Parts: sequence; structure tokens; C-alpha cells
Amino acid sequence: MLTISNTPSSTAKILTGSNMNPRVRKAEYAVRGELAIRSEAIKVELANGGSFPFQRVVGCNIGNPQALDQKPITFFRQVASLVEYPDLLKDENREIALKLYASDAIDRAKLLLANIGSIGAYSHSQGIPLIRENVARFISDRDGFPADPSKIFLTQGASAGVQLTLQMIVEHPNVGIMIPIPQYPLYTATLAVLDAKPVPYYLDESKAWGLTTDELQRSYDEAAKNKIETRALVIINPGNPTGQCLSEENMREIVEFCKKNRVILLADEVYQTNIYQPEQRPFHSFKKVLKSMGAEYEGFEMISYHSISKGMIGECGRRGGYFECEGLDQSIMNEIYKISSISLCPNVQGQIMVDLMVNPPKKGDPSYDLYKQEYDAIYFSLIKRAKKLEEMFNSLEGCTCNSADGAMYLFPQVRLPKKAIAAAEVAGKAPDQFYCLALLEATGVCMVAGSGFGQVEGTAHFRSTFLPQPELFDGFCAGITKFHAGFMDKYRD
Ligand SMILES: Cc1ncc(COP(=O)(O)O)c(CN[C@@H]2CONC2=O)c1O
Repeated sequence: MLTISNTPSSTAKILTGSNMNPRVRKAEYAVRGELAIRSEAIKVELANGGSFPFQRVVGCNIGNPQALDQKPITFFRQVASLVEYPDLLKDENREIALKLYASDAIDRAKLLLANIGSIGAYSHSQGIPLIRENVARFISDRDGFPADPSKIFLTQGASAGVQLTLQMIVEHPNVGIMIPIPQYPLYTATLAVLDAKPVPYYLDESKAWGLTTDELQRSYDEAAKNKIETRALVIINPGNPTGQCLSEENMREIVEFCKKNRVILLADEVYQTNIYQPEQRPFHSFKKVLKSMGAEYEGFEMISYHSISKGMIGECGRRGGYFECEGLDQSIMNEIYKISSISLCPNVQGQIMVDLMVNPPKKGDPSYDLYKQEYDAIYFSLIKRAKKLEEMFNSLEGCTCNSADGAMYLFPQVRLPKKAIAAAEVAGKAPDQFYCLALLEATGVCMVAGSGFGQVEGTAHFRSTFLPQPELFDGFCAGITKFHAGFMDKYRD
């Protein structure tokens, strides 16, 4: 029987909410969900003269440093602008170019273009070979173990790499992928679209968001009881939204867990340079830990992800990153290449930024001093703002907040009064979503509710970046403090 939308004369929409891919409809990405959408609407209302009890919206919902006035690293932008306009690299223009550009930026741009041709051309689908060689060198220098450029794929941000590799693993709807709770919702959203089963393991807030293999095994065994075939374990280290940084010993235990239970390790390491207690909690890559565990781990299957969006770089909008495959069968690598080639190639400026990330100016280079000065200024400012925000959250009634060993976020727990929870229910919102919406309307500060990352049943959290501009930070903290006191009074039991 023809449905209304099939009859030629019908004016009904062909694609509707009821016949679209239900897995797309099921996917949720809280980082840019209701709160972010409302904050964008408020920005427009403010620009059109709307009146709010604040002058500006402060986007603390997303780790997007340059949206909050973090300055880009000069050397990176010099190279990026030179490759966009190769005439500047001609000998006849060298004198003019040197008035604006460091000589090593000019040399780097020339080297890149000698290997790329034009940045307007499609590149190799796996990424520009020279850049993959530089990524391999970066990895081997970092870890002390060799890396193979042919096992590295450059991507449109780490997101694209995560989505592509999960797509490879999810054979059928009963495939399980272990994800941390709280987790970064790229994972739950991608698993929803792929129709896979998220297999949650809980980080322990009372132990600074620690992870135990007992909890991993509990999670795995529970899934197995439900006939879920768990194929991979996602580890985000340093954690998002939780900011913890794993110890080497804990990482070895995790590798052992994966080997014992035959799951592929997916190591999301995009915050590997956002390490704020380098002495007590240095970053170790899973590649290094794995390779230091000896021959019995030969053939262990792992994929590690990195990105230009984080660290002190924050070039989020350029969409650059990579993943390194370890222990995957060559036939699988060929399939990953095939899938990559369907999208032709990652954008070339994003690839160039990956090269700059893994191969920045070195001591003695003309740009090194400025690079180091800019890098350190961002790094120490992040440490200072993280500590200030953590102290502020811990000063709020009913709030406790673990410190951030890494990443860009704090994830405080807030114990809301019963009246607030009841009001949230009436509003049809999760309690922490209700709190964050009220915070946004009162202060212009946009956070993400803990319910968007997953949390222990009955708890309420929210995630905030510590990225607001240093000169606005005290006002930002004061606004939240004032709002919180008012909210708690309004709903006091
Ligand atoms: C753990 C983690 N993995 C991957 C990504 C994807 O990064 P790119 O695709 O940009 O390389 C992010 C981005 N962080 C998001 C974006 O900003 N705030 C967040 O929580 C992330 O936090």
C-alpha cells in the first residue's frame, strides 16, 4: 500500500522524524546539546539588544581555547599562512617575507610544499607521507620504541579517527565497547549511530576518578552475562571530563586486562600534553607501556589517538589529528585505508598543523624562544586557572571537586536540595541540567550537565572548562559563586 509520502502528488516530506535512521535520532552529544544551543540563542539576543543580567556568554561547555581568546602559536600561523600563498616563498619576495616571517617558518613552509605540492590538492588518503614520518619520529622519540609511518593515519581531528575505527570494530549490534563513566560523549554518540552496545565501567570519584581492573572485569563479565561480545576498551588518558592521569602501574594492569579478555585497547590520548602535575602524575603513552611489557605482548592490538585541538595548541577548527595502529592484521589496515580513501583525504592545513605539533621549533631555531615563551605562558596559565576554579568549586555549598591532573576540565559533584530536584522533575530536566540551565540564564556561563557524560545514579555533576580569559576569570568565578548561593537559598529544604 502506498504511504502518503510515496504518492507523486503528495506534498508531505519524504524524510521525516519517523522514517529517518533511528540510530541517528538516538545519538546525543551533550557538549553541544540543549545548554550550548540556548547559549547561542542568548548570544544572538544580546547582540540584538536583549537584556540579561550579564553582558556576555562564557562558553565553558567546550574545550575550545581560541574561542576564549587564547592566542595561536605564532610559528604555527606563520607556516600556515606561508603555505597558503606560495608567492611569498619566491626568492624575489624573500626580503619582504623576512620583514614579517621568521626564516625557519619560511624554510618549513618551503619543505612542506616541496612534499605536498599545493595545499589545494587532495593528499594521500592516509595523510602526507612526510608528515606521517614526522609523527612516527615524534612517537619513537616520546616513547623510546619505534613507530611505523605506514601504521599512522592522519585524520580530521581525533573524532574522525575514533569514529572510523569504531566503525571497523562494530560487526553487529551485539558488539560491546567498554567506555568510562563519566565519558566524553563522542563515544556514546558514535556507538548509538553504529548500533553497538556501550559497556560502561565506572571511574571512582572518591579515588580521584581512579580506575581499577576489578571494575573493568565486573563490567566485562556483566556484559558477557547479557551475551554482549565485548571487543574493545576505551581509555581516555588524561580523562575527559574527569581530568585524571593514569599511573604506569595502572596502565600495565589495563593492558593485562585487555590481553586476558581479548579486547582491543583504544587509547584516547588527545590531552597528553595537558599535564599539570608532571612530577607526580606524568603522562605515559600506552604505546610505551605496552612495548615495555615484553615479547609476550607481541601482536597486542591497540589504537592510540592524538589531536591538534588540545594541548597548548588549541587549533580545534583546523580539524587535525592522527591515530596509530599497533598489532592490527595487515588485512585490517588495508580496510582502514579503504574507508579512509572514501573521504579522499583529511584537510591539508589540518595535516600541516599535525606536523607542526609533532615537530615544533627546536632549541637554537630562530623561532624557538618565541615558541617556548608562548607555549609556557599558556601552560602555566592553564595550571593557575585550573587551581583557582577547583578552589572556587570546593568553596561552594554542597560541592566537591577533584583536582585536574590533566585535560581542560573540572567535574564537580553538586548535592542539590530536594526542592531543586523536585523542581527539576516538574521541568522535565535532570537535576544537574536544571541547575546548569538556571546558571546559564543567571550568569551567561554555559557548562555541561554531568548527566551528559554519565555518572553514578543519584549523583549530580557538571563539567566546566578552565579556559575563560585570565582577565575575566575572577569575575567568572564570582558570578558562579553568587548564583550558587542564591540557587541553594531558593531551593533550601
Ligand atoms: C577525549 C577527547 N577525544 C577526542 C576529542 C575530539 O577532538 P578533535 O576531533 O577536535 O580532535 C575530544 C574533544 N574534546 C571535546 C571538544 O571540546 N570539549 C570536549 O569535550 C576529546 O575531549
